[in-house]
Amino acid sequence: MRSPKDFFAPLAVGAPQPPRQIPVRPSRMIHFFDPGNEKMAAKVPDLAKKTDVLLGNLEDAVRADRKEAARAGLVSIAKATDFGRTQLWTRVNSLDSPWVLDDLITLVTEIGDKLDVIMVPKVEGAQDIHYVDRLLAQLEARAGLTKPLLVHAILETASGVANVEEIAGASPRMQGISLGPADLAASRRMKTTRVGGGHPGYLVRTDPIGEDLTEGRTTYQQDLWHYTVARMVDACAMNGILPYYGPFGDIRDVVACEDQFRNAFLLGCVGAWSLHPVQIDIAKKVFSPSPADVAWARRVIAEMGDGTGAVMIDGKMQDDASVKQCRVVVELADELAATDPELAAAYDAATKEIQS
Ligand SMILES: CC(C)(COP(=O)(O)OP(=O)(O)OC[C@H]1O[C@@H](n2cnc3c(N)ncnc32)[C@H](O)[C@@H]1OP(=O)(O)O)[C@@H](O)C(=O)NCCC(=O)NCCSC(=O)C[C@](C)(O)C(=O)O
Ligand SMILES: [Mg+2]
Repeated sequence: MRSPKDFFAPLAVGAPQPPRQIPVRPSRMIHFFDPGNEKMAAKVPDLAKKTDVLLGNLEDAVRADRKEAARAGLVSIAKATDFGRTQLWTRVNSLDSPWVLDDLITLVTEIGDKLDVIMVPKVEGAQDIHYVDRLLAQLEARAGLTKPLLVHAILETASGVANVEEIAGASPRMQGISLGPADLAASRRMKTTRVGGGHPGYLVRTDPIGEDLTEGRTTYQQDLWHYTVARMVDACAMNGILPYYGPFGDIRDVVACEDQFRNAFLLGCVGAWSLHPVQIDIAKKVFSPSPADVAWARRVIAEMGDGTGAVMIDGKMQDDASVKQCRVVVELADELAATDPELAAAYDAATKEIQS
């Protein structure tokens, strides 16, 4: 581990100063596209107008014989596109693959000034982040970059979950962590065959009513990802970085996708991945606090004055801790409203209504 005094020092001569704070920018959906797929690439300029983050994916879901095409595609898309306020991220190939070194060298030197975040898959421990950290510093220096690239880890190995706290704090570049449920399930030898979401077999059942063990016993499906998401959220929060739910593979099931995203939102995640255009609006809706919640939170903050003591509002006790929760909701709402006039208007209308 680096000495605390050296933690924020650049890891290569000429590399930019690593960040002390992760910039707060909307990232409700990280929209994946394959930059080597012409149809998807053609949609990027339009998608840039409606997504918080666009991610050019080079890893899984890109065929082995299309890796170079995806990398080259991302370079030309990044150079040709005006992304406006939308962030451009990439997911490079895994550190044990034959492609990752060229991914990093090419992307940082060619389009390092356009990229915000590099997502690193299958991170096992802090050592993987340290490797990428030093390499990025060397490449940033070579490219003459003035803004440091940030790093995002995917939590998709049993070892990664066991080491999630040290991964989250491994470098000042760490921007966030996403759940990778498919690889994680395989790594853990779980017996599921899905990409995220629930499973009808993972359930609890009410007690039997009499001798009959089959009649009248309701079952409740449980969330396979609760433990991992909660642990990831804590690891991120304690290190000042951002947690994300990952992919929901059943594109057709927009209802369960919304549920899974909302569970993650309520537990503390700031966004999720969208794999198909249909999932963009789901993430936007779920990861923006509802106008009613924002109005309520603003009211609690106003009535709590200096934020100490206890008051009763509509039969509910509010105190120092509940006002802190309300501030979390209002801060997020204000950040999102600053770039989304429609959302700002909805929040103000709900606030006026609750006041009248
Ligand atoms: C699911 C697929 C195959 C369905 O693709 P499709 O073409 O069959 O779907 P469609 O409904 O027919 O598509 C309609 C139109 O939308 C386009 N389109 C479709 N998707 C996109 C997109 N994402 N971005 C931009 N455009 C898109 C598509 O090209 C088509 O264009 P057209 O109208 O001109 O013909 C396709 O959506 C896709 O490939 N999505 C991305 C998949 C991906 O990135 N997977 C990797 C992330 S998940 C993962 O890695 C796991 C993890 C974390 O590692 C771990 O848990 O371990
Ligand atoms: Mg994966």
